[in-house]
Amino acid sequence: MTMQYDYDVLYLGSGHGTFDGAIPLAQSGVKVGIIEADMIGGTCPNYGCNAKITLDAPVVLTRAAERLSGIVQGNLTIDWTQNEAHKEVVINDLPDMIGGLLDQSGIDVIHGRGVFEDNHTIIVDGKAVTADKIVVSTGLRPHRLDISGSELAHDSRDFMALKSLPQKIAIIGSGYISMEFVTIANAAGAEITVLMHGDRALRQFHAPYVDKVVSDLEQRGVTFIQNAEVTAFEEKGDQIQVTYSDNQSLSVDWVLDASGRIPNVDNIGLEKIGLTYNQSGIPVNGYLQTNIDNIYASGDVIDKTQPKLTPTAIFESTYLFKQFAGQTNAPIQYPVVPSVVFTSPRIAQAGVLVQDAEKGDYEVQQTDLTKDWYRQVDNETIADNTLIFDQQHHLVGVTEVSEQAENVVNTLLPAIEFKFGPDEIGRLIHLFPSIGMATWGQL
Ligand SMILES: Cc1cc2nc3c(=O)[nH]c(=O)nc-3n(C[C@H](O)[C@H](O)[C@H](O)COP(=O)(O)OP(=O)(O)OC[C@H]3O[C@@H](n4cnc5c(N)ncnc54)[C@H](O)[C@@H]3O)c2cc1C
Ligand SMILES: NC(=O)c1ccc[n+]([C@@H]2O[C@H](COP(=O)([O-])OP(=O)(O)OC[C@H]3O[C@@H](n4cnc5c(N)ncnc54)[C@H](O)[C@@H]3O)[C@@H](O)[C@H]2O)c1
Repeated sequence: MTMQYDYDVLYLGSGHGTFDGAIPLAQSGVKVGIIEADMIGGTCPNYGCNAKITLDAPVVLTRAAERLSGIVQGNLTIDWTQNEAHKEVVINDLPDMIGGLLDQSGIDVIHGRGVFEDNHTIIVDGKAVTADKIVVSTGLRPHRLDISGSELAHDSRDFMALKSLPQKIAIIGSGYISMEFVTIANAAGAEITVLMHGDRALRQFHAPYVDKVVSDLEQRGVTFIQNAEVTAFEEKGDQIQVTYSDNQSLSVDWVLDASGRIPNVDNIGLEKIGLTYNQSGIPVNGYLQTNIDNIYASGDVIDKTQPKLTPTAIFESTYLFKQFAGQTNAPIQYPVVPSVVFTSPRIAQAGVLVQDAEKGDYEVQQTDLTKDWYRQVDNETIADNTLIFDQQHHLVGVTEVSEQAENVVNTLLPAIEFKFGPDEIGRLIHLFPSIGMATWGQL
C-alpha cells in the first residue's frame, strides 16, 4: 500500500456502487476504507429494492388467487401492518450482514458524513481520512417539490416504514416509484390519486403496455390525473389539501412526493476540489474516472445513459475492483442492461426498444401471450410481448408486459448479449413446463 495515505482506495458511500467491488478488492490485498453517513448497504437493501419487493409479495399472491377465483375459494386481503412487519424481519439484518462481510474482508467502515478537503483527503466528523484513490458512490436522494407546504409530503423511505396504511393517498409523479407503490397500496385497500406531471406514466417503457397497466389500475379504483401541476400542500384539520393546476384541489390523509431522485453531489466539497458535476450526476470517462485523475465515480451518482439501477451499480463497482486490482486496463463495456417496473403485471425490457425498432431495419414480432398455453394455466389476462430481431434473425430486443416479465427478460439476455442464432438456440434443452421453455419457443 502507498504509505503516504491511510488507504489505497477510499469509497464515499456504502451501497452496491461500492461494496460488491470493495469486498474482492480488499480480499486481493488492497487497503480499503468506506465512509457511510447512513445505513450500511445504502438504498437498495434498506429502503429500495429489497424492502419494496417484500411488500409486493402479497400483491403477487392475491393477484394469482384473483385470476384463479372460483378454483381458489374466498377473498384474500392484505394486512398492511403485518406486511410491513414481515418486511422488517426480512430486511433488518441486511446492514449487519453486509457490515460483517466488509469486516471479514478487512475493510474499515468509517461512520459519518464525508466532505472533500483535497484530492486525497475527506473530512469525517472533523477527522481527515486520506487515500491514493477515492471513489464517489453517494447515490441519489428523493427530489422534493419546491412548493408551499412541501414539508407535508413524504418520500419512498417514509412509505415503506408506514405502520398503518393511510386511507386516502395522493402520489405525485408516475415513474417507477409511483407506479410500484400505487400497485402495493391499492392492493392493500388505499384510495389513491396519481397526479401526473405530463400525460404519460413510465415514459421509459413501451406506451401500449403501460396503458394496459394504467387501465387495470383504474379499474381497481386508482384515479390518474394527467398534466396536474402541483402548486401547494396545506394542512386542513387532519387532512392535507393538495392544490394543482388551475386551483383544483383534493384532500387526502397522506402525500407521497415521487417526483424523481437527484444525485448526492452537493455539500460534499466537490466545488472546493474542482470536481465537475451537473444535475444528472458526475460525468466520467470509460474508466469511471472523473475530471480529477485519482477520483472515480460508481453507481447512481454517475451521469450516465445506462439506467440507474442496482445491477448497473454492481457492474460498475466490480469493474473498478478489476481495474484497481490490475485485472483489466480496458474501459468499462456494459452488456445489454434490462429494466423492469414491478407493477402487477410487470413491464420489463432489454436491448432495442420497440419505438426504435419501428424506425430501423428490424423484424418486429408481437405476440398476444394470453393465447399461449402456458399463460392460460394461471389465467393471465394482460400478457403481450414484442421480440425484435436483426436481419440475421439474432434477437436484439425484448419488451414484455406480464406476470413473469422479469423472468422472461432475464431468460433471453444471453441470446441478446451473445447474439445466439438458430444454431445456438437449437442446441438448448429447457425444462418443461416452464416460462423459460415457453419463452425460447418464441425465438
Ligand atoms: C424505492 C426504490 C426502489 C428501488 N427498486 C429497485 C429495483 O427493484 N431494482 C433495481 O435494480 N433498483 C432499484 N432501485 C434503485 C437502487 O436502489 C439503486 O440503483 C442502488 O441503490 C444504487 O446504489 P448506489 O451505491 O449507487 O447508491 P446508494 O445505494 O444510494 O448508496 C449511496 C450511499 O452513499 C451514502 N452517502 C451519500 N452521501 C454521503 C456522504 N457525504 N458521506 C457518507 N456517505 C454518503 C448514502 O447514505 C448511501 O448509503 C430502487 C430505488 C428506490 C429508491
Ligand atoms: N424497479 C426498479 O428497478 C426501480 C424501482 C424504483 C426506483 N427505481 C430507480 O429509482 C430512481 C427514481 O425513481 P422515481 O420513480 O423517483 O423517478 P422517475 O424518474 O421514474 O419518475 C419521476 C416521476 O416524477 C415526475 N416529475 C418530474 N418532475 C416533476 C414535477 N416537478 N412535478 C411533478 N412530477 C414530476 C416525472 O414525470 C415522473 O413521472 C430511478 O433511477 C429508477 O431507476 C428503480
